[in-house]
Amino acid sequence: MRFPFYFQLDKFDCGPTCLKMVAKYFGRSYDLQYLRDKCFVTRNGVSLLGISQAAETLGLRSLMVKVELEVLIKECPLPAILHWNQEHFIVLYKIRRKKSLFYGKTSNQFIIGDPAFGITKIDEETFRKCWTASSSIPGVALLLEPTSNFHTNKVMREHSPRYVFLLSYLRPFKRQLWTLSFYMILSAAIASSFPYLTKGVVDKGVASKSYYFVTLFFVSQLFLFLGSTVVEMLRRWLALHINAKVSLHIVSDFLKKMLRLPTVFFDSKSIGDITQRVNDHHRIEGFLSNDVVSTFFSLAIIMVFASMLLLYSWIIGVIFIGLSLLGVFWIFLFQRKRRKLDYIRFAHSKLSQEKLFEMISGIQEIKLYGSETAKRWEWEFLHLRLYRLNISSLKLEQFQTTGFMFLTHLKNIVISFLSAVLVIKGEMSLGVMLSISYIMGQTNGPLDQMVRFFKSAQDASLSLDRLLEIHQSREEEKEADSLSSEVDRKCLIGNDLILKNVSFQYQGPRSPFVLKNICLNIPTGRITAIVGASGSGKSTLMKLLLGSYKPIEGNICVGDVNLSTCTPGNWRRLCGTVMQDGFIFNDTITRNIALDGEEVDLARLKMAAEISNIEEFVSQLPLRYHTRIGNSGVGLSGGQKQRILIARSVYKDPQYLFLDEATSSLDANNERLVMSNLNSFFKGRTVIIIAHRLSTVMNADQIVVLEKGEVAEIGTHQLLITKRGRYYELIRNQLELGD
Ligand SMILES: Nc1ncnc2c1ncn2[C@@H]1O[C@H](COP(=O)(O)OP(=O)(O)OP(=O)(O)O)[C@@H](O)[C@H]1O
Repeated sequence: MRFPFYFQLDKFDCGPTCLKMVAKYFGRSYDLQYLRDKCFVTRNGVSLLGISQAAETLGLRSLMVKVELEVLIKECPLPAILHWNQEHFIVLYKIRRKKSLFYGKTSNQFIIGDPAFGITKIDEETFRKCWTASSSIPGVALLLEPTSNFHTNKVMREHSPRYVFLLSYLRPFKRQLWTLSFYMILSAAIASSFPYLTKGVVDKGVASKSYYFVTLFFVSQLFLFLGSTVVEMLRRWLALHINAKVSLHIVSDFLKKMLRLPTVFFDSKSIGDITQRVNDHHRIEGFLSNDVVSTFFSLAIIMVFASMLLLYSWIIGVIFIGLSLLGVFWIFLFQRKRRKLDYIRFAHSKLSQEKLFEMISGIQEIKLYGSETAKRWEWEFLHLRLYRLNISSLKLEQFQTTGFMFLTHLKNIVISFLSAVLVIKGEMSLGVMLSISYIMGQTNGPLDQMVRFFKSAQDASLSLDRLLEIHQSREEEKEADSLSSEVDRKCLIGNDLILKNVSFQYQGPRSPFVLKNICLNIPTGRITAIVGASGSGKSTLMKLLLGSYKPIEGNICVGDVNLSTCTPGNWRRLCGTVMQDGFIFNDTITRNIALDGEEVDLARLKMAAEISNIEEFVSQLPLRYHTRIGNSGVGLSGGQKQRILIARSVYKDPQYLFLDEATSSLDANNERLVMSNLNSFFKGRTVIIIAHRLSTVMNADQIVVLEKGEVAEIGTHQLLITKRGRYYELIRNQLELGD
């Protein structure tokens, strides 16, 4: 029996991919993105509970059990999803009893579908090791059985086949493709005339010793050759042009799409997952440059030559077709194994890239804690595995190629021998024999091209799946209704921000609520400070207000307009932000402040620099505002970085200003100065400040105290101090009020 199998597209995709396999096993195909949404995949992966809930929505009865291996073997229905190596999920399809040939002993063999490796058979000992941490501890399994709803539920269709997606990119090149097809037919016609000419030279020219014929044949061959060279050159040039354009369109569409995806999408992806998608383009480019059109051309040439061989001698034709098909079959015989190895290799190179990235960005900590050797070993260990995988891949490739070459040579030898025999028997002319050997010489290239094409198509298929996933993800902007930006702007300016029973959780229905039932009025043109202990949900609240996440329950409104009905881009255009993890780009100071990409407004830049008090340190830099900062530029202190971020938000001249610990790294003098400048800038704007320092929040018009995701207190500094509640507790040390 064949067990359905799918590779996981990303590091955290094993759960939904297992569910996809089980659903397919029971006869239904589901789109992976749909299952991902149902399972609530996050950056920490997915829980068995999440998979169980998703399975129930598909109409599968699910039962989570913790059982010993013996119970699993005897009593549990299969397939089941198992928790594997304490960090992964796999599908257990079947358990077979196997008798050992030598000792007559019986043992169990487990057939599993591991979304990171493929369908594998493993022995009991390995199974036990991976499933249960030790023999005394039971393993965790999710048992799944279809209910009557499973077959009647509306199926979320799998997305359109990946190659349809590529074809959509070829559509704009219709005219060029027709020209290309014309060149192809012309090339094929010229190519097929050469064997006839060869036959003619020998049978008509040489046999009748006619100089006239021989010259005529050779002159026409020369002209045909020139013609075919020109056509071939044009064909290749056109194909190159189409390929380059298509690759460019795919890459630019990918980046365009990725920048439009909501923050939640990136929450469930690691850096490696994203960079892998960029690498995927190289594979698709490879596939395209292996030239889809050339492959059709090769196929056409092979078919024309095969028909000619059949016409010359049916037996030679049959041998040619038979051995060529055998060669292609030989290549296909190893494709599954090749695909598996390739997938694992690709996943490992992603891991090694991730590790390297981590090592470079964490170099300071590595040095400070002396973990250079440990970190190097981790990376070397990964590389060693990658090296082994590369060797296995190369071995397989060699085996594949050698077998194919053997069959090609065998075909040439057998056909040459047969045609020689037919000539001796007088059943074939010498001209036909030479014509056949010309054909044999000409078909090797196209056959090789086709094989290369199949291989790169296989490499590209998984990459295309991953790319399709991005292309089919819901965009942030499209989620909103079609309010025009002008209407948006009018409605959003000069109104209070109102939170009505807002609740939020990051990781699906069973995860803890980070914000609970928040009811809050943030008055327009006033300063609202949010304080609370670390982890109380302040930054989360800010991200919700900025539209990076949507509330799970309740609404956030600007006046009468529900924020979820506005285009997020339009809303954010009105907001200036300084986030805790604000990013400094590898660019000049000016370009780091004026991020909008438009011409720099010098008056606004000057104002922003004055308010954020960066003038002094910028004046000491060699190129002043044109000095490059960021990773490859001049290093900045934490305080300087924060001031650049403040300047960025001021330069934007926003209606709403969100500051999350914006001055936490500044020294007391600088903070006082910047806050006093900002206080004048705040006039007429709605400001939301998150801060731990009393000096930053005490002048706010209202202070909101968050505790464990709930609003504990609201009021002014004076009011809350006299109340001696949570706020007082929070800032007691800073006030030095004692008890
Ligand atoms: N992307 C995320 N995915 C899952 N959980 C998250 C995520 N971001 C934050 N959390 C969790 O949400 C809770 C609130 O975090 P948040 O950053 O809002 O707190 P905070 O009050 O701003 O803390 P701090 O003062 O330390 O910045 C924390 O328990 C945190 O672990």
